[in-house]
Amino acid sequence: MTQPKVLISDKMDPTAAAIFRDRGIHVDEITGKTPDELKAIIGDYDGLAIRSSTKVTKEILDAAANLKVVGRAGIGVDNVDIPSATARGVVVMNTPFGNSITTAEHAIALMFALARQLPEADASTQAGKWEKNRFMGVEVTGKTLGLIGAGNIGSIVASRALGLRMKVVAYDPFLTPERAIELGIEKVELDELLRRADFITLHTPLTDQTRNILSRENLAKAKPGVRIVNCARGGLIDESALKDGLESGHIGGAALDVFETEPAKDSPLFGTPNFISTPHLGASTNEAQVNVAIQVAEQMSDYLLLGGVTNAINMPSLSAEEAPRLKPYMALAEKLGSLVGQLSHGNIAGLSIETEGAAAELNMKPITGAVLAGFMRVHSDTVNMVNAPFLAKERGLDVREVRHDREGDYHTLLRVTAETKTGPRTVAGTLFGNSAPRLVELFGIKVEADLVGDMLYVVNEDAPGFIGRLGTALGEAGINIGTFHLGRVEAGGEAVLLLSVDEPVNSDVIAKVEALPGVKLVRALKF
Ligand SMILES: NC(=O)c1ccc[n+]([C@@H]2O[C@H](COP(=O)([O-])OP(=O)(O)OC[C@H]3O[C@@H](n4cnc5c(N)ncnc54)[C@H](O)[C@@H]3O)[C@@H](O)[C@H]2O)c1
Ligand SMILES: O=C(O)[C@H](O)COP(=O)(O)O
Repeated sequence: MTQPKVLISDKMDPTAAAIFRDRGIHVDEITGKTPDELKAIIGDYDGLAIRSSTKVTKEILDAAANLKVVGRAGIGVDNVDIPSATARGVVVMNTPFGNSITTAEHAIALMFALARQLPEADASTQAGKWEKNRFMGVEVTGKTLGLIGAGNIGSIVASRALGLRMKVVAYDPFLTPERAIELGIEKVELDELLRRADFITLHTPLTDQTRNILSRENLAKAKPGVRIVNCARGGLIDESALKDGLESGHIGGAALDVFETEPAKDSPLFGTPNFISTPHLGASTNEAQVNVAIQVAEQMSDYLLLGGVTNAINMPSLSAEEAPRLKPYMALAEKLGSLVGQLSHGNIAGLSIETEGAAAELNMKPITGAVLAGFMRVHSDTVNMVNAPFLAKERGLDVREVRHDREGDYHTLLRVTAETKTGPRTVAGTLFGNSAPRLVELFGIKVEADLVGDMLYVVNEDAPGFIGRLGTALGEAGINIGTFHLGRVEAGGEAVLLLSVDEPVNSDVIAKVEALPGVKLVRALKF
């Protein structure tokens, strides 16, 4: 295996680079590049480690010929074009918990800053004004905090706010009543939250549903004097309506850590009364940065070196411990998927993937991903385990997974059945010595073959002399046979031959074999 290369393109705690080096990965730290500069160098790298500054656009991904993984040292992945990454087979992972406490603490800090006008009081005092009567604050004790979004960060904010003796109400369509009880908060609809909350804090991702959630209309519904904190994402609040609300006094204060356009260097909000801002500092503590740096470097190294997948946005998880055990199964799965794909002429409406014996105890998602990758790679070189399930869905392929507790003839078995217009067609394989993939069933006929390199698949009428004629035809074409596998249902019936050959079989040779008496079908295969 060649040494993988990772680029760290945003400012990151040095622990990340140290971990990559310790694990034998070459790492370059090149920050502050323009998109064109990044495009020019990204082709060299297998991994890209980022925070929120680097924009991983389709253009960058298109230039990233070797890229296998993008690791976000943080939570939000809105700076990564996930559909394009998935289409290119690039895993995108984040570190969903490493900076949550720190960000929740920043939200609480901003809430207090608003309640006591700390930035203005500080500026005035340091200007020698001593304006004791100007800065009249509010207590937070007994006030109602409205959380929009009660996920990881929202629930930490809730626990801190409850500790401050606030009442917490939350609007989050995915918050279950049980979880709300567990958190000690009240689940409400957005209108009720707006009506009741003295402070509002936002903790949702930016999606089509959350964009502009605090719109002009919703801000108008808020309780007069409400104070608003946003440490989640710019775009959740209508910034121009917020400015109008602050100027009219309907909104008592607003603290933004995040802006619609970042870096926000000339926001119209600057200078508005009771407005406080920080430059996207939510995750900026030593503790959080060390946490996310360690997590992202370990996760990316696990993927590049062992195939382990943790916290991926576009792929199911596969622990670094499971990965070595699953590796031979994934090789078998890919070969079976490829065999079905090469022999199916694209007429397949669905695939059923079954595991039996030891295989039935394994995490099936990566096995399914590998079957689909093998199946679809026949039509596209860029398919891999990451994008295969998405492409299968896009093509309307019906994929079923079945686990059988029973053990059959083999201690472990993987079976792939293609639903074709003429009925189901099944191939099955096992692992010899728990590591070597072997085909053991081909469309109802028992065979035993290693699917490797160039192969020739022949269906013929079982009759004396056929094998000799086939050998002669291949010999005359200068094709050496490596291995020879034969199977049949009954003597004199239909037989299949699977040959490994030392060089690819071209269409002229295929035509010659097709012309041999008793031959029904010939296909050149490649594994
Ligand atoms: N300022 C910073 O530096 C900083 C740091 C860390 C995270 N963040 C951002 O904070 C946000 C929240 O992070 P998290 O870790 O809590 O995420 P999370 O996924 O754990 O929680 C998000 C919550 O939002 C809820 N939600 C989704 N759609 C909603 C909708 N339409 N209305 C109401 N609620 C909805 C979800 O159900 C979920 O509970 C993310 O956008 C993240 O990028 C910012
Ligand atoms: O989503 C996140 O994790 C935060 O926005 C932090 O972003 P940062 O890593 O650029 O500070």
